[in-house]
Amino acid sequence: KFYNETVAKAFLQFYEHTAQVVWNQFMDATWNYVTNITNKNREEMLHKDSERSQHILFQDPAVKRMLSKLQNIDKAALPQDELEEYNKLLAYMETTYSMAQVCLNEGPCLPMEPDLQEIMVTSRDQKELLWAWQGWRNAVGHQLRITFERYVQLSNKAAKLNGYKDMGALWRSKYEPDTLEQDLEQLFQELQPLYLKLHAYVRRLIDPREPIPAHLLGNMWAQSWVNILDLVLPFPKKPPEDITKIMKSQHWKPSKMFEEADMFFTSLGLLSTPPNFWKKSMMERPADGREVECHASAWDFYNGKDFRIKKCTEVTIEDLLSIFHRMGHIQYFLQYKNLSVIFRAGANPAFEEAVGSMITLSASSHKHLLNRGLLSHQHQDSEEEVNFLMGIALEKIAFIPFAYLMDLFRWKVFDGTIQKDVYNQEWWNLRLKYQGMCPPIPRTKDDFDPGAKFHISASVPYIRYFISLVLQFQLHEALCKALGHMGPLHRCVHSPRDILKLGSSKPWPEVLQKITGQTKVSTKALMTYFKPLLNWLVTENVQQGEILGWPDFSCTFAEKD
Ligand SMILES: O=C(CCC(O)(O)[C@H](Cc1ccccc1)NC(=O)c1ccccc1)N[C@@H](Cc1ccccc1)C(=O)O
Ligand SMILES: [Zn+2]
Repeated sequence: KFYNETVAKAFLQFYEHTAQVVWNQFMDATWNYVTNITNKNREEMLHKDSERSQHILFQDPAVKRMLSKLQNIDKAALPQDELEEYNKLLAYMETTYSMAQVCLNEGPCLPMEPDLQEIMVTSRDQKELLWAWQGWRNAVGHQLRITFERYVQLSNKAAKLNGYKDMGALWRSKYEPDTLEQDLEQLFQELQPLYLKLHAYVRRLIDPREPIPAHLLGNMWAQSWVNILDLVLPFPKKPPEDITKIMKSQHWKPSKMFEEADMFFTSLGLLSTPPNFWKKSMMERPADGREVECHASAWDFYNGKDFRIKKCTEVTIEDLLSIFHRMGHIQYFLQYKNLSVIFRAGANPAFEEAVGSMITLSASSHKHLLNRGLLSHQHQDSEEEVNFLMGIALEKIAFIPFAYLMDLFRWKVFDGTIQKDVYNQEWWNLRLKYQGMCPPIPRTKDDFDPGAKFHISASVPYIRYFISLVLQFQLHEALCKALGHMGPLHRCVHSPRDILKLGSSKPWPEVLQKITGQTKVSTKALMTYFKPLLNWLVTENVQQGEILGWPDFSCTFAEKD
């Protein structure tokens, strides 16, 4: 026993050192690729990935169990030739997404960021919105449908080689308790009434047809409706100040936006970003015409000193707040950088996402924005408060069903409930059932609309954002209480320091209990946060005689030709 213990410890020391080198080289090669998409860089990345996979393979089941934390062992279990095929199709899907553009008849071709996003956010012309919405799905979805089928096969094969029945089961295993699916359904049932009230209210102002056409909500995937706040403001005579306009008038630059976030983190007693971060991050789309992957991400280079963010930043309040989200990932890296490589991850993926989002909740509080000169007038009366909460609700409550259905869809694809000839039909069945959305035009069997969302083309699980949505309010409330904050939650500013130090070295229910005293994720704090708005919504919907939901409605689809 003792001997094994010593050997295991010595082995882990050896592993620790070599892992840092292999992982650092892999991260460098991947960074070089996503910030300069060329064939040479892709080949180099794939080569480093297979080196990393080689390094992870073990025969001894004991060691394998000990190191099962290494989330990327999943695809490494594939035979060499299939691993290479898998990596090639992953790179193809992600590159197709990142390079896709929609071309005007005789004019330029527009990429997603910033151009198509800008149209979805600002245009109020339904024809233009439809052009961008349909063009994007033709440019991405159509190309990925066939590749996605092969991706599902190889993913499931890799999962089975790791002892899971399919890749969905492997993804869910990151959240220890195996009651995850029931727990999530319970959370959704608790949250759905909020969504129905918001949906009924927004529908009346945007398009009174029962399910809402999916291109009218100010976002390419209708996942967040914050950009149509001006169309649905409860008290239009008291519009919130346009912070984007204020930022532009104050000549904010992307680097200042990152400095602003860094200052906020240090003001909460958190760690500041090291020099490498400022030297090596990509904060804007490069002006030298390089092809880059614009979907934002945070990077840990596993050497304790190199941490970066890649983002094609625009000077808007939405991008400023999403920088807080990204810096939350960096903060987690900084706080756990002295842990062993194996434990350099969040307590679970939802904690990783929740940290940045909960700090954003503090940063978007009126109080903070006020003392940063981004707002002018002092107090908020109760009507302005409802307007403010509506803004937050359009981002967070609208997001609930989307964040839930994204992996409901993929779990069913992985477990075979959804077969490949009905991917798109089943996607829209879920979009109707959970979001009350319909496509603005009939879809055909050549379409693959789920592929038009980054996380599906980049094989990034999504349930983490659903759990994070609930978790961020629960943690926010706990930290505000710990600060002795009285009064409404949306006015509180707090710091999550002691969550972060633990990394993934402790089971996440323990981390949750340490902060909140509870061992289960609970929607109570979210309900409390939005209470004033929900009271207003109920009154409003009753007065308008609004019926909630979209009973037995079906979207018009092209007949299955
Ligand atoms: O995708 C993101 C933000 C990007 C990220 O920070 O979650 C990023 C996603 C990503 C990108 C490339 C590879 C893998 C994941 N995650 C990270 O950068 C990350 C996550 C965990 C550890 C280290 C970095 N947000 C989601 C959901 C969301 C979150 C917050 C507000 C609104 C919407 C979305 O936009 O649909
Ligand atoms: Zn994130």
